[in-house]
Amino acid sequence: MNNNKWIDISQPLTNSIAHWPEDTPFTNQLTYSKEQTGSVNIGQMTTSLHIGTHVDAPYHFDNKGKKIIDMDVNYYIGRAKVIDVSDVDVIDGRVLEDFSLDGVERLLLKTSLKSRPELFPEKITKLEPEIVPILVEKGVKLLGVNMPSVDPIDSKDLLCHHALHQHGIYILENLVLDDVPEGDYNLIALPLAIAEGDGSPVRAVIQPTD
Ligand SMILES: Nc1ccccc1C(=O)C[C@H](N)C(=O)O
Ligand SMILES: [Zn+2]
Ligand SMILES: [Zn+2]
Repeated sequence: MNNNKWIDISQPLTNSIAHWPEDTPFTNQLTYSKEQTGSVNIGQMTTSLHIGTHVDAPYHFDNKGKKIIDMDVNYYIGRAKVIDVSDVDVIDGRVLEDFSLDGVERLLLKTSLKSRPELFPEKITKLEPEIVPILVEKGVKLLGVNMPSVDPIDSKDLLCHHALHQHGIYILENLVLDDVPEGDYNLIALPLAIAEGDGSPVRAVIQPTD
């Protein structure tokens, strides 16, 4: 570790944060005020587990898949590389050729989507499932994106989710990378220990390494 400061790359969970169409919105409110309890304010929240910056458990798209509590926390902590792919609408094997990804364990893709946490995007950059075997070959074990999904918004077959899962690559979505330059970082993006969770919001932070 060095003296570089950690940077928050998470969407703030406000009552106006966007949620997946038809899914449960996020709300946080005070249930009991300090005046009522005589000692403390106590909040409550309701939310989809796929809110803001979050990780997917395989159970999200595979009935037999692991739930959040069974995910290996080591995947969510460690060296990560941010690459800028904001100049393309489709990320295929060709696009990845321009970057040196040897030995990259966690890859964070900075696509052209600007972070607007209160707006659910209509269209996002397409990831081609063909990139998954390339990531596997490089040694990637976590893929992070600054979009709500690693598949097209209207996708039902979720080809990238399934391909990543088949190869044991963990998924991190809705990162805020607008002000993050390409480069090498340490990453911490831990899910809550939600026993039966199919996903979990995370507080994602990175620290430049040099
Ligand atoms: N919450 C949803 C509601 C309806 C349909 C999809 C979703 C998703 O969460 C899919 C997305 N690929 C995700 O993993 O976050
Ligand atoms: Zn999700
Ligand atoms: Zn997902």
